[in-house]
Amino acid sequence: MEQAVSKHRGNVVVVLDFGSQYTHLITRRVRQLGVCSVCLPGTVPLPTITSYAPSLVILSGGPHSVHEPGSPSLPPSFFEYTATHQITVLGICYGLQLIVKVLGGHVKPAVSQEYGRMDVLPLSGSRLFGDGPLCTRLSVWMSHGDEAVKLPDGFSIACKSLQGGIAAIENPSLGIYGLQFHPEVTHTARGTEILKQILFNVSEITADWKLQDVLQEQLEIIKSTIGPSEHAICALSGGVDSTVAATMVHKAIGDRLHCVFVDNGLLRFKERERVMSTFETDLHLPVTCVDASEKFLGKLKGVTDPEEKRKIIGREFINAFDEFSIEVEEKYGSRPSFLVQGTLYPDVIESCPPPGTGKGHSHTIKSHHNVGGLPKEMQLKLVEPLRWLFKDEVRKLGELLNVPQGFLKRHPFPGPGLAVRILGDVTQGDALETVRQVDEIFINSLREAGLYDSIWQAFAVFLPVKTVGVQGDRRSHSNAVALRAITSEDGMTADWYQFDSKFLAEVSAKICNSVRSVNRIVYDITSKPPATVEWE
Ligand SMILES: Nc1ncnc2c1ncn2[C@@H]1O[C@H](COP(=O)(O)OP(=O)(O)OP(=O)(O)O)[C@@H](O)[C@H]1O
Repeated sequence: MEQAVSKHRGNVVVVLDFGSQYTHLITRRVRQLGVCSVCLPGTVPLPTITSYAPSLVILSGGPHSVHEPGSPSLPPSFFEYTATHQITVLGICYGLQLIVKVLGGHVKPAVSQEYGRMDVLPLSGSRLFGDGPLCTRLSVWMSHGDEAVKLPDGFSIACKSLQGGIAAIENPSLGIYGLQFHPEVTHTARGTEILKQILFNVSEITADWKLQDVLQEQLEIIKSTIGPSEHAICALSGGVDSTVAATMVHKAIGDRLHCVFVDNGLLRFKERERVMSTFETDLHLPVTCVDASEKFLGKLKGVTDPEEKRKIIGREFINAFDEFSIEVEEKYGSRPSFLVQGTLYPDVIESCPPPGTGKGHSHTIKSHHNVGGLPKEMQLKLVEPLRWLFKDEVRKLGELLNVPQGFLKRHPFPGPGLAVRILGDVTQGDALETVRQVDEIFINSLREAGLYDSIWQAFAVFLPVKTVGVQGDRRSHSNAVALRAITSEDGMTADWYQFDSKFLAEVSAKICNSVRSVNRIVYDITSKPPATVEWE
């Protein structure tokens, strides 16, 4: 899939990741401004960078100090390459400090660490900020412990903090720039304008990254990868990613794509009927529904450990996919050789940790993505047409493919399903039925209140605790359930949603009045981090 980007004939911005928690945001922001951008671990060799023929290389921030022994640096001859090919370089925080150190300036630990919102003043006449609207006092987000104290030859200060520290540097004749703050985070008031200035004025890049072109490129790649006669299978979850991936592959190879939807007994209220009808009626996708609920629930009986639950579910999914693949072989006389997956860019980034994190570059997708790892003995080659895209881009691609809006806006739902929303044994009492009913009431209430689309994900969690209450004038000893609703830009971080209390009171009353097994509702007010989105 690397072809997808190297095939992009327009401008490419390479972001070298030195471990900042904001690196993926830089890539997203650049794409939102209509320019193709890829994120690579900061220590990749020079040929990897040059293979993308970038117009601009951004060096991200990071938790290290350039003085630390072994701190990540740039590949040899990096600046010779950028100078020869007239490629602009922008360093952000650690990136700025690397530029200064590598080119012979001096960086030292700051007297006082600058962290949080700060005001900075661009100097007039700089190439970075121009003399227009950005040449004014700016409120920016800083987070650094080191500072540049002596600039390399040929560099000048483009912006100062109010305390007099260096906030931006530049060497326009070499095309090298540095910001000591983060333009990619929303806390930097005019961050997008600063990025626009760097892309379109300083680097003179044109905005030529259009999802319509990405779609065409991907369709060609899928066709040539799968070839004229091979078959592919795709496991559909009813979620946005696998659906958009399957729709694309179906467009490319038609009915040589065979999709399977597994009812694992852990689906939401009427999920199977709803999802199957959308696949068939709206998307015209060839999907086989496999009912494996008894197998899944049988294996999960009595299991309380979350990891163990996930492993069992992963194994059962693989068995189901395996059986499906054999069925396809029997029917079409040829074993499918490709597996279509809805892997997204954040999954790819997360599985290639930046240097210095102590984790190796695994280059494998986090195991949750394919619900428990790939069935090795199936020896399927992967087709991942969304591997370069963020969720918002996948939704837009879905629109181009006429996937119904209602489907594209569905909240994400975890592969292990309700198993991670029932704490402890999934088969305990009427836990599954309870959580289904509560979830349905909660989600319908969100839709009625017009809140569904402003929330990233909302759901109910079954808590294995009985609490004392009064229902229908009688003392009750029933279950507590938790409700969770979060907002997020891309699922990597999240905030809990602040409902007004009237809404919460009404939902709570509706649930306790109609679900007999529940007499207490609690609302989860934790963000991610420290919590995760799901409870298990
Ligand atoms: N019930 C299911 N039947 C068949 N395949 C499934 C099912 N649930 C999950 N999968 C497969 O496992 C993958 C990972 O599931 P998960 O829900 O964690 O992924 P996701 O990244 O949210 O993707 P999606 O938006 O497609 O659900 C899915 O993309 C799909 O291929």
